[in-house]
Amino acid sequence: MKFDRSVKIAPSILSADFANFGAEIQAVEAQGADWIHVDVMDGHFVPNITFGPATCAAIRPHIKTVMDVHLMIAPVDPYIQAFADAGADVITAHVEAGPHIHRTLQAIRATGAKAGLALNPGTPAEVAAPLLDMVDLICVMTVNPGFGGQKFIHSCVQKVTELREMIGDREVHIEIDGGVDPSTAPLVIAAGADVLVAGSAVFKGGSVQNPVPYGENIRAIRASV
Ligand SMILES: O=C(CO)[C@H](O)[C@H](O)COP(=O)(O)O
Ligand SMILES: [Fe+2]
Repeated sequence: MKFDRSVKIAPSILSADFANFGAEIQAVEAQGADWIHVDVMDGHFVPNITFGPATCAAIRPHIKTVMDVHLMIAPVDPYIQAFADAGADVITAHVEAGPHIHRTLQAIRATGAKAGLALNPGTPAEVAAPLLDMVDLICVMTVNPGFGGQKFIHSCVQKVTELREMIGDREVHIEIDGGVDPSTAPLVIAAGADVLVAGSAVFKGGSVQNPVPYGENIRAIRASV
Protein backbone atom coordinates (compact mmCIF):
# COMPACT_ATOMS: atom_id res chain seq x y z
CA MET A 1 0.00 0.00 0.00
CA LYS A 2 1.70 3.17 -1.24
CA PHE A 3 1.25 6.44 0.66
CA ASP A 4 -0.44 9.34 -1.08
CA ARG A 5 -2.13 12.49 0.16
CA SER A 6 -4.98 12.64 -2.36
CA VAL A 7 -8.55 12.59 -1.07
CA LYS A 8 -9.76 9.00 -0.63
CA ILE A 9 -13.38 7.99 -0.06
CA ALA A 10 -13.86 4.87 2.05
CA PRO A 11 -17.46 3.60 2.12
CA SER A 12 -18.30 1.90 5.43
CA ILE A 13 -20.03 -1.42 4.91
CA LEU A 14 -21.88 -0.78 8.18
CA SER A 15 -24.50 0.81 5.89
CA ALA A 16 -24.43 -2.01 3.30
CA ASP A 17 -26.70 -5.05 3.05
CA PHE A 18 -25.19 -7.43 5.63
CA ALA A 19 -26.51 -10.44 3.68
CA ASN A 20 -24.68 -9.31 0.56
CA PHE A 21 -21.28 -7.86 1.49
CA GLY A 22 -19.40 -9.29 -1.48
CA ALA A 23 -21.73 -7.78 -4.07
CA GLU A 24 -22.02 -4.49 -2.14
CA ILE A 25 -18.24 -4.10 -2.06
CA GLN A 26 -17.92 -4.85 -5.77
CA ALA A 27 -20.69 -2.31 -6.46
CA VAL A 28 -19.14 0.57 -4.49
CA GLU A 29 -15.70 -0.12 -5.91
CA ALA A 30 -17.15 -0.09 -9.44
CA GLN A 31 -18.79 3.23 -8.53
CA GLY A 32 -15.52 4.89 -7.46
CA ALA A 33 -14.71 3.91 -3.85
CA ASP A 34 -10.99 4.25 -3.04
CA TRP A 35 -10.87 2.13 0.14
CA ILE A 36 -13.37 -0.16 1.90
CA HIS A 37 -13.95 0.64 5.60
CA VAL A 38 -14.89 -2.31 7.80
CA ASP A 39 -16.37 -1.59 11.25
CA VAL A 40 -15.79 -4.28 13.86
CA MET A 41 -17.83 -3.80 17.06
CA ASP A 42 -17.90 -5.99 20.15
CA GLY A 43 -20.88 -4.87 22.27
CA HIS A 44 -18.41 -3.98 25.03
CA PHE A 45 -16.18 -1.11 23.88
CA VAL A 46 -19.18 0.16 21.92
CA PRO A 47 -22.86 -0.61 22.45
CA ASN A 48 -23.30 -2.55 19.20
CA ILE A 49 -22.05 -5.82 17.68
CA THR A 50 -21.15 -6.34 14.03
CA PHE A 51 -18.80 -9.20 13.05
CA GLY A 52 -15.27 -10.49 13.51
CA PRO A 53 -12.24 -11.81 11.64
CA ALA A 54 -14.09 -14.67 9.91
CA THR A 55 -16.36 -12.20 8.11
CA CYS A 56 -13.36 -10.03 7.25
CA ALA A 57 -11.61 -13.05 5.71
CA ALA A 58 -14.76 -13.93 3.76
CA ILE A 59 -15.13 -10.46 2.24
CA ARG A 60 -11.40 -9.99 1.53
CA PRO A 61 -11.44 -11.62 -1.94
CA HIS A 62 -14.12 -9.12 -3.01
CA ILE A 63 -11.96 -6.08 -2.16
CA LYS A 64 -9.65 -4.90 -4.94
CA THR A 65 -8.62 -1.67 -3.20
CA VAL A 66 -7.65 -1.27 0.48
CA MET A 67 -9.26 -3.15 3.37
CA ASP A 68 -9.40 -0.62 6.21
CA VAL A 69 -10.42 -2.38 9.43
CA HIS A 70 -11.68 -0.19 12.28
CA LEU A 71 -11.59 -2.17 15.52
CA MET A 72 -14.05 -0.93 18.13
CA ILE A 73 -13.21 -3.75 20.51
CA ALA A 74 -11.56 -4.12 23.91
CA PRO A 75 -9.19 -5.77 24.46
CA VAL A 76 -7.59 -5.43 21.03
CA ASP A 77 -4.23 -7.20 21.30
CA PRO A 78 -5.49 -10.84 21.36
CA TYR A 79 -7.23 -10.31 18.01
CA ILE A 80 -4.67 -8.36 15.97
CA GLN A 81 -3.10 -11.39 14.29
CA ALA A 82 -6.54 -12.75 13.35
CA PHE A 83 -7.45 -9.53 11.54
CA ALA A 84 -4.06 -9.43 9.84
CA ASP A 85 -4.53 -13.05 8.73
CA ALA A 86 -7.96 -12.04 7.41
CA GLY A 87 -6.15 -9.70 5.02
CA ALA A 88 -6.55 -6.26 6.59
CA ASP A 89 -4.30 -3.64 4.96
CA VAL A 90 -4.93 -1.12 7.76
CA ILE A 91 -5.82 -2.11 11.33
CA THR A 92 -7.03 0.75 13.51
CA ALA A 93 -7.31 0.51 17.30
CA HIS A 94 -8.79 3.03 19.72
CA VAL A 95 -6.54 4.74 22.25
CA GLU A 96 -9.45 4.50 24.71
CA ALA A 97 -9.69 0.70 24.36
CA GLY A 98 -6.88 -0.21 26.72
CA PRO A 99 -3.87 0.92 28.76
CA HIS A 100 -1.16 -0.12 26.25
CA ILE A 101 -1.76 1.62 22.93
CA HIS A 102 2.00 1.79 22.26
CA ARG A 103 2.24 -2.01 22.47
CA THR A 104 -0.89 -2.40 20.35
CA LEU A 105 0.50 -0.22 17.54
CA GLN A 106 3.81 -2.13 17.63
CA ALA A 107 1.90 -5.40 17.40
CA ILE A 108 -0.12 -4.19 14.42
CA ARG A 109 2.99 -3.11 12.50
CA ALA A 110 4.70 -6.41 13.35
CA THR A 111 2.02 -8.22 11.32
CA GLY A 112 2.90 -6.14 8.25
CA ALA A 113 -0.38 -4.22 8.33
CA LYS A 114 -0.48 -0.43 8.54
CA ALA A 115 -1.21 0.82 12.06
CA GLY A 116 -4.12 3.16 12.73
CA LEU A 117 -4.90 5.08 15.91
CA ALA A 118 -8.51 6.14 16.50
CA LEU A 119 -9.54 9.01 18.79
CA ASN A 120 -13.07 9.37 20.15
CA PRO A 121 -14.67 12.84 20.03
CA GLY A 122 -13.82 13.39 23.71
CA THR A 123 -10.12 12.53 23.31
CA PRO A 124 -7.70 15.40 22.63
CA ALA A 125 -5.15 15.47 19.80
CA GLU A 126 -2.23 15.54 22.28
CA VAL A 127 -2.59 11.81 23.04
CA ALA A 128 -1.22 11.14 19.56
CA ALA A 129 1.97 13.17 20.10
CA PRO A 130 4.17 10.38 21.56
CA LEU A 131 2.87 7.92 18.96
CA LEU A 132 3.39 9.81 15.69
CA ASP A 133 6.32 7.67 14.55
CA MET A 134 4.37 4.49 15.24
CA VAL A 135 1.24 5.22 13.22
CA ASP A 136 0.34 5.20 9.55
CA LEU A 137 -3.13 6.65 10.06
CA ILE A 138 -4.99 8.64 12.68
CA CYS A 139 -8.75 8.17 12.64
CA VAL A 140 -10.58 11.17 14.03
CA MET A 141 -14.03 10.02 15.12
CA THR A 142 -16.55 12.74 14.36
CA VAL A 143 -19.38 10.79 16.01
CA ASN A 144 -19.34 8.62 19.11
CA PRO A 145 -18.48 5.16 17.77
CA GLY A 146 -21.06 2.40 17.62
CA PHE A 147 -23.61 3.33 14.98
CA GLY A 148 -23.87 4.67 11.46
CA GLY A 149 -26.04 7.60 10.47
CA GLN A 150 -25.21 9.89 13.40
CA LYS A 151 -24.75 13.64 13.28
CA PHE A 152 -21.24 15.04 12.66
CA ILE A 153 -19.73 16.66 15.79
CA HIS A 154 -18.33 19.98 14.60
CA SER A 155 -15.98 20.53 17.56
CA CYS A 156 -13.81 17.70 16.16
CA VAL A 157 -12.68 19.79 13.17
CA GLN A 158 -10.20 21.74 15.31
CA LYS A 159 -8.59 18.43 16.30
CA VAL A 160 -7.89 17.70 12.64
CA THR A 161 -6.09 21.03 12.30
CA GLU A 162 -4.00 20.26 15.39
CA LEU A 163 -3.11 16.76 14.18
CA ARG A 164 -2.12 17.97 10.71
CA GLU A 165 0.25 20.47 12.36
CA MET A 166 1.70 17.78 14.68
CA ILE A 167 2.20 15.27 11.85
CA GLY A 168 4.37 17.67 9.83
CA ASP A 169 5.95 15.86 6.88
CA ARG A 170 5.47 12.33 8.27
CA GLU A 171 3.58 9.91 6.01
CA VAL A 172 0.49 9.64 8.23
CA HIS A 173 -3.06 9.67 6.89
CA ILE A 174 -5.78 11.58 8.71
CA GLU A 175 -9.06 9.72 8.37
CA ILE A 176 -12.45 11.15 9.34
CA ASP A 177 -15.12 8.75 10.51
CA GLY A 178 -18.72 9.65 11.23
CA GLY A 179 -21.31 11.92 9.67
CA VAL A 180 -19.27 12.66 6.54
CA ASP A 181 -21.39 14.01 3.68
CA PRO A 182 -21.03 16.79 1.08
CA SER A 183 -21.71 19.44 3.75
CA THR A 184 -19.10 18.23 6.29
CA ALA A 185 -16.40 16.77 3.99
CA PRO A 186 -15.03 20.18 2.87
CA LEU A 187 -14.53 21.25 6.51
CA VAL A 188 -12.27 18.31 7.37
CA ILE A 189 -10.40 18.29 4.06
CA ALA A 190 -9.63 22.00 4.56
CA ALA A 191 -8.36 21.13 8.05
CA GLY A 192 -5.95 18.54 6.63
CA ALA A 193 -7.72 15.17 6.38
CA ASP A 194 -7.22 12.88 3.38
CA VAL A 195 -9.39 9.78 4.03
CA LEU A 196 -13.16 10.23 4.30
CA VAL A 197 -15.17 7.33 5.69
CA ALA A 198 -18.81 7.54 4.69
CA GLY A 199 -21.48 4.95 5.36
CA SER A 200 -24.98 6.34 5.17
CA ALA A 201 -24.00 9.13 2.76
CA VAL A 202 -22.65 6.60 0.21
CA PHE A 203 -25.19 3.77 0.49
CA LYS A 204 -28.36 5.89 0.66
CA GLY A 205 -30.79 5.46 -2.19
CA GLY A 206 -28.91 2.59 -3.85
CA SER A 207 -28.68 -1.19 -3.78
CA VAL A 208 -26.75 -4.01 -5.44
CA GLN A 209 -29.52 -4.09 -8.08
CA ASN A 210 -29.35 -0.30 -8.51
CA PRO A 211 -25.80 0.83 -7.69
CA VAL A 212 -25.91 4.10 -9.66
CA PRO A 213 -26.82 6.19 -6.56
CA TYR A 214 -23.63 4.89 -4.89
CA GLY A 215 -21.62 6.51 -7.67
CA GLU A 216 -23.65 9.73 -7.50
CA ASN A 217 -23.18 9.88 -3.73
CA ILE A 218 -19.40 9.27 -3.98
CA ARG A 219 -19.06 11.89 -6.71
CA ALA A 220 -21.09 14.39 -4.62
CA ILE A 221 -18.67 14.00 -1.72
CA ARG A 222 -15.65 14.26 -4.04
CA ALA A 223 -17.08 17.34 -5.75
CA SER A 224 -17.70 19.02 -2.40
CA VAL A 225 -14.05 19.12 -1.38
O1 LIG B 1 -17.10 3.75 12.83
C1 LIG B 1 -18.24 4.00 12.53
C2 LIG B 1 -19.31 4.11 13.60
O2 LIG B 1 -18.74 3.83 14.82
C3 LIG B 1 -18.65 4.14 11.09
O3 LIG B 1 -17.50 3.95 10.29
C4 LIG B 1 -19.26 5.49 10.79
O4 LIG B 1 -20.28 5.80 11.66
C5 LIG B 1 -19.71 5.58 9.37
O5 LIG B 1 -21.07 5.77 9.28
P1 LIG B 1 -21.76 7.16 8.84
O6 LIG B 1 -21.00 7.67 7.65
O7 LIG B 1 -23.16 6.74 8.51
O8 LIG B 1 -21.66 8.10 10.01
FE1 LIG C 1 -15.59 3.26 11.36
